[in-house]
Amino acid sequence: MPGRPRRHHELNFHFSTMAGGKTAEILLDEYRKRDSGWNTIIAKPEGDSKAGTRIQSRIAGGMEAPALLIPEKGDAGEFLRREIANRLGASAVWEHPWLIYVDEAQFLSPEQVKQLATGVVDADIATIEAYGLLNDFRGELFPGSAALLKWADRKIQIASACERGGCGQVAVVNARLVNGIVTTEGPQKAIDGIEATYSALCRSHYLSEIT
Ligand SMILES: Nc1ncnc2c1ncn2[C@@H]1O[C@H](COP(=O)(O)OP(=O)(O)O)[C@@H](O)[C@H]1O
Ligand SMILES: Cc1cn([C@H]2C[C@H](O)[C@@H](COP(=O)(O)O)O2)c(=O)[nH]c1=O
Repeated sequence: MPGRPRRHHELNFHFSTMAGGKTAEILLDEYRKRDSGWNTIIAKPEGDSKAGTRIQSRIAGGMEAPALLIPEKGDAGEFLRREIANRLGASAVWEHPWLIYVDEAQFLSPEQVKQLATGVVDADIATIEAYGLLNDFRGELFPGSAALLKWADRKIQIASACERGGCGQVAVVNARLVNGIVTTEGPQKAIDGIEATYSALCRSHYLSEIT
């Protein structure tokens, strides 16, 4: 894409347990950046079926915004480069920097994370702020999150409290509940509110509730 100024772009990974305020932060930050002249895109992996083609926070009864779906197959970097080229054809300008937010980034594959790092950030196209979970309901890293820990320029924790009443410890595991009981059985992916329910728990509560 000729004619654009060179910038120093970054890939940043913001992580928290569930309901840590990740989507809320994207919505607030994207509004501020767009308002001050940045070209912004909100995207998420198409594997996240919650809220369809939108991202949705629990805050304020479901604050939300439209999101571009990153296809499961194909080169994620090329997909976003093409999207920016299309938007440049319409109204956007290179003088204003590009910023891409990716929500639910734990559902990216490791290959997609690398494609975004090399094909978008290192290609001087845009900064990417990826938001997601570190670990699944068993406490294991999601493969996409492991790749983000490997490749991201900055790793930023959004700490949140254990959901058990009065606990106050930092939540470290997203426990999956079946009939209110913590389970360690099942597939890694199960969408909240559709296929499963979850509680963000501190280490002690998680370990004491595993059956
Ligand atoms: N600015 C805020 N005002 C009120 N609640 C907030 C704020 N930021 C985060 N929260 C908390 O975060 C939750 C929203 O989480 P959400 O954006 O859905 O998180 P995530 O995307 O990490 O799952 C709310 O339920 C609330 O407890
Ligand atoms: C722990 C865990 C979570 N998921 C799913 C459940 C939700 O749909 C998303 C996380 O959403 P949030 O915006 O961070 O609340 O991930 C999963 O599929 N598997 C898991 O182990």
